[in-house]
Amino acid sequence: MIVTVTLNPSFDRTIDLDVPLERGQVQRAARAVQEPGGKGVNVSRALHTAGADTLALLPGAATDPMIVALRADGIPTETVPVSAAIRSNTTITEPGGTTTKLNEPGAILTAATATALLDLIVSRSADATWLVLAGSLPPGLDTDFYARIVREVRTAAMRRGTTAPRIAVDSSGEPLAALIASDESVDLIKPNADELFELATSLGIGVPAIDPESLGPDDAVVIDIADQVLAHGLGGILITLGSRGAVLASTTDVVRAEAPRIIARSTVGAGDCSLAGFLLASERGADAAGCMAQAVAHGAAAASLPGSRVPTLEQANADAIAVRRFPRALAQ
Ligand SMILES: O=P(O)(O)OC[C@@]1(O)O[C@H](CO)[C@@H](O)[C@@H]1O
Repeated sequence: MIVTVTLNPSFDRTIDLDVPLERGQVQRAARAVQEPGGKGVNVSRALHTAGADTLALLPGAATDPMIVALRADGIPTETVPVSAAIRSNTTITEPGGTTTKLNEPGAILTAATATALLDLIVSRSADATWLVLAGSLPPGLDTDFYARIVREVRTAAMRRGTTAPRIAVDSSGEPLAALIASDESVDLIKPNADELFELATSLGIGVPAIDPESLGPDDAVVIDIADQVLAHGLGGILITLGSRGAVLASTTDVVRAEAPRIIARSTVGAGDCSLAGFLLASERGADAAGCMAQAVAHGAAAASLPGSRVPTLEQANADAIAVRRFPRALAQ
C-alpha cells in the first residue's frame, strides 16, 4: 500500500476565464470547479483512480467540505481532527493556457495536532511499501518536521523488526532543504528544474545563472546538478521538465522520458500525477525505464485535463512514451 501524507491540504478552486486576466478589473468567470487537493492527496487520488491500494493521511475535520468531497470520491482517507477549515488555493486559467496559482498559507497546526499526526503516520507506515511526504508545511510546524517523520518511521520499523517503507518526498524550499541537509536519507525526491536548482543552491552547490526552463532538450546541466544533490544520501531524483518530459537520476541509472504532444488544459497537479505514475509502476515491479514511462504518461495525461483532475490508467498510456536508459554505477 502507498501511504501519502499531506500536512497542508487544500480544497483547490479552479476558475476558468474566456478572456485574458486584467488585474484591477471585475471579470466574469466562464466556470469554476472545486476539487480536493494538496500534493499527497493528489497522489492518492491518481493512485486510487488507477486501481492501486493507497491511504491518504491529513489534518482536517470530518465535516470539512474538502474531507467530505474526498470521501465522496471514495479515496481511502484518515484524518487528525482540527478545528480550522482546510485552506482553499485558487488557480486562474486564461485562454492560451496561462495559469496563475494563489496558495494560502493554511491554518496553524498546534503541537498536539502535530504529535497526533506523527503517531498516525508511524502507525499506518507499518503497512506501507512507499510513504509519500508531499507539499508545504503549514504554519506551526518546524521546518525539520519531514526529517522527524522519517526518523520516527524508521525507528518504529526497527523496533518492530520489519522493513521500513521506501520514502518519496515532493516538497520544495525550506522543508525539503532541511530534510536533505539532515542525517535522514530518502529514496526519491521529485523536484521540477526550478526546485532542483533552489535545493542545490541551499546545499552550497553552484548552479548556472540561467532560468532552468530555458535549458532546452540538453539535460546535461540538470543531470550534473542532480548528481551532486544525490551525494547527500538520496536514492534517486525524478526531475519533471514540463513539456520536455522528465529525467530520473539515480545511483544506478539515468533515464530520460519524452513527453507526448498534448494540448495542455491545466498543469495543476500534473507533477503529483507523475509521481503517482512512477510509484504505481514501481509497485507493479517495473524497472526504472518502466517507472519513468508511467510517470510521464500520467503527468502528460493530467496536464491535458481541466483543473486538477487525475487521469485513468487508459488515459495515461505508458506504451506511447519514448524512454532512453543509460545504466551507470555512481559512487556514493
Ligand atoms: O502549497 P503547497 O503545499 O506547496 O502546494 C499545494 C498545491 O498547489 O499543490 C497541488 C498541486 O501540486 C495542489 O493541489 C495544491 O493547491
